[in-house]
Amino acid sequence: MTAAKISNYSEIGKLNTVIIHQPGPEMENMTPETASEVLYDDILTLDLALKEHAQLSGVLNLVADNVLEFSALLSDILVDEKVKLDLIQDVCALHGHNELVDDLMSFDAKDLATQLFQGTLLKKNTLERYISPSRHAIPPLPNAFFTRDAVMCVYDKPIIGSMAHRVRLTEALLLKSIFNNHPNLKGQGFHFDGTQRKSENLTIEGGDLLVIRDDLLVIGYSERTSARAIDRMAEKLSMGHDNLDIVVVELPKIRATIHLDMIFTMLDVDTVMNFAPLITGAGKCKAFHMSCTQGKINYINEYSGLPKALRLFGLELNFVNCGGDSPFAQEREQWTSGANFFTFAPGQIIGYKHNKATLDALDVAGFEVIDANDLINKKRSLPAGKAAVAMDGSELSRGGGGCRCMTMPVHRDSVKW
Ligand SMILES: NC(=O)NCCC[C@H](N)C(=O)O
Repeated sequence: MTAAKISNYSEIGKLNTVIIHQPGPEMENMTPETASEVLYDDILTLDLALKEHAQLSGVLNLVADNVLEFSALLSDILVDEKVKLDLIQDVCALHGHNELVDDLMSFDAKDLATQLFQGTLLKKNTLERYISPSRHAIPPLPNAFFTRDAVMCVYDKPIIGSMAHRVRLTEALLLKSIFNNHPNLKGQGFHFDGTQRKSENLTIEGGDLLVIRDDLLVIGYSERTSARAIDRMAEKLSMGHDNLDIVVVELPKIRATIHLDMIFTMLDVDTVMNFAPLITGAGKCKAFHMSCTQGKINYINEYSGLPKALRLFGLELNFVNCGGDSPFAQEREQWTSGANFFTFAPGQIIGYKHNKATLDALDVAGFEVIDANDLINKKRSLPAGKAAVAMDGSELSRGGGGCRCMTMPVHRDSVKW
């Protein structure tokens, strides 16, 4: 572990520490009818998803020192009886099932971690429970492999997510306890703890928050992240800073664009991936610039789009188009998480192989496209320059996200701009 446990000042600095989660039985704990309740568009096959996810962890293990697994972090902290009791009480209270505290306390740390991911069935021992349509008292967490969303490491501290949908609230509680108690992560405090929110109108998820530089954030105002939450972040994150600029992108509140990182990710100091219709095209999303100082918003200006707003801060960007130049391919590949790249060093990225037109566009932009398996099997090595690692992900993407969504960077090197 490096000295500061949490240090994340960009989207692109060389990755040192990252949190991921290998999906478990929770991924199949749904029927076609209940899939939408847990924010899935369809049911997925765990075996296929696991093979794909192994490529993500294989590549990350080659490029980062510490690839931390969410469930392992959880079982580490659950060894402490007080931490275990507090967390079980919080989870049971959240779901209104305090009667399960003793049952859950009887699990050992590792089994309890598994249980918390896969959900706890409702005991059908009263008429009310017997006739209840729910199968679970504590719902499963099929979205937990999208580790990006329920915690955000911003600069030197995490923000604990204030999740827009009830089915993701448990993830935030688990991650809060990890960041409070795990020896490799604890001690730097929180900017904000979304599990303590006072209003349901204050929601923020990590897919909407991009840390561009130490003085600049880009945040999606979306189905998942509210204007009130962005105001709160402006106050909290600018405390102790003479200048923090926040550019807000107003996203359409539709399934294809739940988070900003589904249409915009940063690939290098001067290059971004984007879904052109909403970022550079005629129907581009409106952007707002919030200038902040020491916990106060100085002023807010409106811009016709994100590129124009970012130019204010000296960012003259090259825009690589998700789906290339064809509007048809752009729409298809954005839906299958084609814009959602994870950058593990400046100009070195990982994304899904099935988005062929996007990979072609990256090739044209100077990225060497490398198959994840070739890298893992040592048939190829990473070039020193720009590289796009392509992994299988057609099953994972049906869960609604891509490589940025599946990674929570905790520590990166600083960037030479
Ligand atoms: N950052 C992201 O875009 N994460 C993907 C989340 C997908 C998940 N099924 C959800 O709807 O929350």
